[in-house]
Amino acid sequence: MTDSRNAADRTFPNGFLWGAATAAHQIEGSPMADGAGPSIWTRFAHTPGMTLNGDTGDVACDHYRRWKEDVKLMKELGLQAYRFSVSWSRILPEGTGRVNQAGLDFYSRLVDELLANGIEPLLTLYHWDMPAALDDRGGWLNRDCADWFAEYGQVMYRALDGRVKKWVTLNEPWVITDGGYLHGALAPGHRSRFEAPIASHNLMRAHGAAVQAYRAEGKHEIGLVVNIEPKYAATDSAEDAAAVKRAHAYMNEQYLDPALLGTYPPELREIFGEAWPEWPQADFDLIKQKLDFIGVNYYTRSVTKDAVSYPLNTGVVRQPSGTYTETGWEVFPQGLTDTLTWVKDRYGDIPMYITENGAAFFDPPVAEPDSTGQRRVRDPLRMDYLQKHIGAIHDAIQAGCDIRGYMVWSLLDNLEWSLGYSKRFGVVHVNYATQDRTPKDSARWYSKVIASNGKFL
Ligand SMILES: OC[C@@H]1[C@@H](O)[C@H](O)[C@@H](O)c2[nH]c(CCc3ccccc3)c[n+]21
Repeated sequence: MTDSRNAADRTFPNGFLWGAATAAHQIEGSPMADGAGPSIWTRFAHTPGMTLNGDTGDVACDHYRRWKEDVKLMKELGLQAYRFSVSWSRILPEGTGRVNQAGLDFYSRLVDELLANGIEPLLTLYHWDMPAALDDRGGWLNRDCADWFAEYGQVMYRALDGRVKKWVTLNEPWVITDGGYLHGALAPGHRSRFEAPIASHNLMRAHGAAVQAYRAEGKHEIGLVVNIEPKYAATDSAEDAAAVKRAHAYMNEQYLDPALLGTYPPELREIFGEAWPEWPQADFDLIKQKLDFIGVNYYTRSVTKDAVSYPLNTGVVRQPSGTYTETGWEVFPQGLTDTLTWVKDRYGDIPMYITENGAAFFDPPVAEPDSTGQRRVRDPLRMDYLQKHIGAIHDAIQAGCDIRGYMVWSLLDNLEWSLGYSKRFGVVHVNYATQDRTPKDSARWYSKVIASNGKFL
């Protein structure tokens, strides 16, 4: 575990924010409690064949009921911050109009408990669980979604701004679009190269509208969270270089360019052809709003080659000497340093948080007691992954990137969307049969990293 570099060099800037991240549908359970309306994930997971083993978010980690115990656990681990998402359909069961006060009260209580325990909340407005009632009206394909989302944001800003000082509009518009509208692996499960660009563009319009609404109400910070996966050419051929440009434009530039530059990369028209609409300048004016930070979710890289594939005509080359996680992602910490310096070089010196980073490795379904009688989960591969990636962030800071914090994905083992409960990303183990929580070795190690502001690395 020791790193070749001097441990003293690994101290992070004063005030660096160490935390953990989750998302509503993945941990809360009780999706319809206290007047909540169904979301597209309630609907999708209950559609036969859509998730592994038919797993749903009906119980998940039962966080909706165990939230106080979970905040106590965060405190014991020494977390300074906690990134979570709000389930839109708890707040507005029909998506717009009537507010469900009981839903708002749940998040208000959670925020107060976090603050009482010295933990800063980072609130994500949208982490994939659109109210089903809005999907029935076209969802992200309906241009009215910008107004719907701004209305929801305004309800939350008025209720929580001041107690919540770091807001996120969307979590990963790329995944929402690629998974939900192009390949269909995620809710709402559409498969259309014509719908994907429309959903993607409307998501960014909604982001812009929600930021505009925040500027009218809010007094603190708001940003956008994107997943960035750096692309490396498999060979030095011109074909692979072109494939890298397509893949990079599609996954990485497609969201930060409109948000920060007010334009789309030209490769998107090449990729989507007739399916790529012409957008009015007014849309770009709405999308491009001043942001206080960018959240970067980083997990892996992809070594990319020219190939026949839909719609990118690219392929990913597995690395024979690589280490891979349970989700088939190569462990490549250098890719995080490269990602952070790329953001700085392309978009300027915008503050960044690593809003997600972590790995699924096999953990047993039950945490067994060790010789001391305490339940224990040994997860050396996850510890190694985290240590190397936190080190990679330090390298980016040394290279001049303004990185403000790190949220490990995830606090708890949880519902990995279509993969159900088969992948465990938590630094805290969840026994789904008993709902017992057991900090894994990685959590104990992370606590020391936080207490030493990185020096323990
Ligand atoms: O897959 C682990 C986590 C999810 O549990 C989070 O909800 C989501 O924000 C998130 N994003 C990514 C990286 C982007 C990605 C997601 C799904 C599939 C492939 C890539 C990994 N994760």
